[in-house]
Amino acid sequence: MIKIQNVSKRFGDYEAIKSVSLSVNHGEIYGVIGASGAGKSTLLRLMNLLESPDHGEVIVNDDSLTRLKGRRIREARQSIAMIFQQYNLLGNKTVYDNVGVPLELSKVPRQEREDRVMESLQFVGLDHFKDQYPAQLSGGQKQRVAIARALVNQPKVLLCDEPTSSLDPNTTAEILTVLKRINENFGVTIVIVSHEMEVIKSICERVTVMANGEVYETVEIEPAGIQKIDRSAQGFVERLTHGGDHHA
Ligand SMILES: Nc1ncnc2c1ncn2[C@@H]1O[C@H](COP(=O)(O)OP(=O)(O)OP(=O)(O)O)[C@@H](O)[C@H]1O
Repeated sequence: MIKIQNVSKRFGDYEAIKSVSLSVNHGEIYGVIGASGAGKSTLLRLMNLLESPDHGEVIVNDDSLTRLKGRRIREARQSIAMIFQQYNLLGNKTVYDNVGVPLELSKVPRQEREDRVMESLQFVGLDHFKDQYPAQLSGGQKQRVAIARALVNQPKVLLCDEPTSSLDPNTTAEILTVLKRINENFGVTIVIVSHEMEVIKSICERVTVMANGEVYETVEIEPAGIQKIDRSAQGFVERLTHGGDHHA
């Protein structure tokens, strides 16, 4: 469960997030969509305090991240994993070592580390690539390694920042299938930021449309609800995406 309550964030004079409130249910796959500069990534980064808010409260899994301090905040943040558009793998480490990084940081003993890394790699179907380096992999494979790394600490929440935006449609579908399996098999709550309505529609239960640092609307995506999105939100999103309604 994630609760964002009246959260604001400024970068200098620019107000990137303007008193935003939203709530993601436990076990939900939730989308955030909007044009470039709408504040989607900033909102996502506020959910694990990669950005700290100027005002408001961020609650994840019943912990108020904005109130916790020291060790307690580090523990709370360990249950929140993140993946990125550009994968953020370490080029000088093998696939195996990349996936093991979070376990090394949290000082998990070697044998347990080995088991968990291999389990994670098997889950994304890349155990036989364990000795390769990121440069030897395709974009989809790199994202699957990043997903294995995100899973290795058994997170409750997975934040995805444009996870398929550098991938072709087939690879996009593969990655979305992996995310769906993570949600179904482990009950992980997933938040996906994307500018692609097709991605959001294919996997999310609800979507928040952001515009100019604010929530424009939040709608449900169910078989019967897709029409509602088509009428109310998608036109708006397309206008934003193609109309350059950006603050700059
Ligand atoms: N660290 C930062 N310093 C200064 N300005 C920032 C910083 N991070 C984001 N911004 C600005 O805040 C606004 C929102 O950025 P954000 O990345 O959240 O938007 P977005 O909707 O994710 O867009 P995109 O899809 O282009 O990434 C943008 O105008 C951006 O330039």
